[in-house]
Amino acid sequence: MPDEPLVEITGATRSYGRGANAVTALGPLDLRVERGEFVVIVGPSGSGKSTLLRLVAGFERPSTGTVALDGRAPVPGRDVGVVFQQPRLFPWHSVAGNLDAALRWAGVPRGQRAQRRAELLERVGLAEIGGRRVWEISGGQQQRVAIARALAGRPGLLLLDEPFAALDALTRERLQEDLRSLTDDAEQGAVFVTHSVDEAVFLASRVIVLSNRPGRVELDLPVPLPRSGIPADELRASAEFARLRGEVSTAVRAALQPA
Ligand SMILES: Nc1ncnc2c1ncn2[C@@H]1O[C@H](COP(=O)(O)OP(=O)(O)OP(=O)(O)O)[C@@H](O)[C@H]1O
Repeated sequence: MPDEPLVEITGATRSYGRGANAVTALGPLDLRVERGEFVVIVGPSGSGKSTLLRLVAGFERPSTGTVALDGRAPVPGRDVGVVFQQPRLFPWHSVAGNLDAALRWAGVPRGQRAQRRAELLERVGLAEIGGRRVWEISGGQQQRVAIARALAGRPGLLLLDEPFAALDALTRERLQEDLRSLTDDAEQGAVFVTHSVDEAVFLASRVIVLSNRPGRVELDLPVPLPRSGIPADELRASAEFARLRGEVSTAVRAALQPA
């Protein structure tokens, strides 16, 4: 259905444990993500950000409420591309070998894999190093491979859980810039989790701030910054960027208050 939202979360909660040990990690939460949106989730530690991504990926089911992807329950491992904080690559494969494995898993016919692999390497800026082993490349390059792997099946939705948190500041900014242009696709959506307010404002078309556990929507803020035609440094230094950063920071501080 073309009018169906990409992601539709309705009254969803997620609890863990039983009886006196039960913990409600998330919700109740209502959230829609449309095609072409880049939604960044920010919130205190333990507010359920990773739980939310696991629900959308279909790795877990909500305890109450519903989570739908294109109008139906997500199928784990098939419907979305996922990038974690650690790249989680196959260490015994080359860069290209890791992408081949992903293309195979995505069901791409053997005869098309070499071309698709070359396209993916080009898109993430690794065309020169496809033959290298995973341990021969930097952490930032490994994360680029992880992003290419997530894109292998041409998913309608990318989920990224603090993918740049372990990188140095310069590499992190560079990857943010590349991810921003990589995901400028009107048909694809992305949900990205971070603790960094700057990263959130830079990447997002919309920022969601979650409250302290159990996470609920504290702020839902559109980010109307231009996505092209302005150098990244200028964008980060702009008054509008500072205004948005201030608004998100205020909500994050409010979210730290006990529920
Ligand atoms: N499998 C599980 N079993 C029990 N409790 C869990 C489980 N997964 C998450 N939790 C609890 O749910 C809450 C939310 O966890 P989650 O990892 O989603 O938060 P987060 O916002 O991603 O945290 P952080 O920013 O620290 O990564 C936490 O209190 C956590 O301990």
